[in-house]
Amino acid sequence: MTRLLASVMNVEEADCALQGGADIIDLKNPLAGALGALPAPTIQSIVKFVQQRVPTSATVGDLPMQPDILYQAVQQTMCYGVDYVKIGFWGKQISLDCIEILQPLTQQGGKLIAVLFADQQPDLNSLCHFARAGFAGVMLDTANKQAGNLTQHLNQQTLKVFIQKAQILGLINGLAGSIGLAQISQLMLLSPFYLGFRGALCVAQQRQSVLQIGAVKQIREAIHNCKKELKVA
Ligand SMILES: O=C[C@H](O)COP(=O)(O)O
Repeated sequence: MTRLLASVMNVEEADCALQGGADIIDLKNPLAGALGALPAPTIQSIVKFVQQRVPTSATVGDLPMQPDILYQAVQQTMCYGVDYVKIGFWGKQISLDCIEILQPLTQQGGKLIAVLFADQQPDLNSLCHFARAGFAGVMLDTANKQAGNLTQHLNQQTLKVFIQKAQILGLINGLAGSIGLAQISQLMLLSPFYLGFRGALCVAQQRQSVLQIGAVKQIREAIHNCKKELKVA
């Protein structure tokens, strides 16, 4: 069952996302980059508003691949009460030091999601390292939001390998990166755990503008229709 993850930047947008039928509320500041972090009080107020009706996740920001900086940011974000913390692993070669330093946090119960970037051709052999360090999941997104969507950077076969590897390793898996209605049927064939959206849910499809209930409903309906079709087939 593929879920709809909606990235929101405040309580009003979280309300719209829930009304529109989002399954996961992702807390992110699109004005501050691909994985821009929201201020602590905003995260806390959204978590309080959602009241565990659906799972929440939050991004730690577009941080450099420096183990100590990542550790601090993840530890801090875990304290805000979100269910999952999303961390960007930038570049083609994934830093083992950055994965390993986070292992104590997964052992303390932190549910971490590693975000790899499709437009940076990440090494998919790294997935086993995330699993070994106790990460809860992995997802693909795009770093440069001006340079095309997920499917323009990685072909269907590569996306399939990503999802299958994650599933074999027992990792939650997600696909995102400027995707919208046009990509849903193709991506649903891969049965990801979730599809993630921001731009497609906003006014004029601009991820830095305001999220709209109608757009969330449309995306949700498209995912549900695909589920039905796949069942029939
Ligand atoms: O986690 C999902 C992202 O927020 C997707 O953002 P986007 O659809 O604007 O690329």
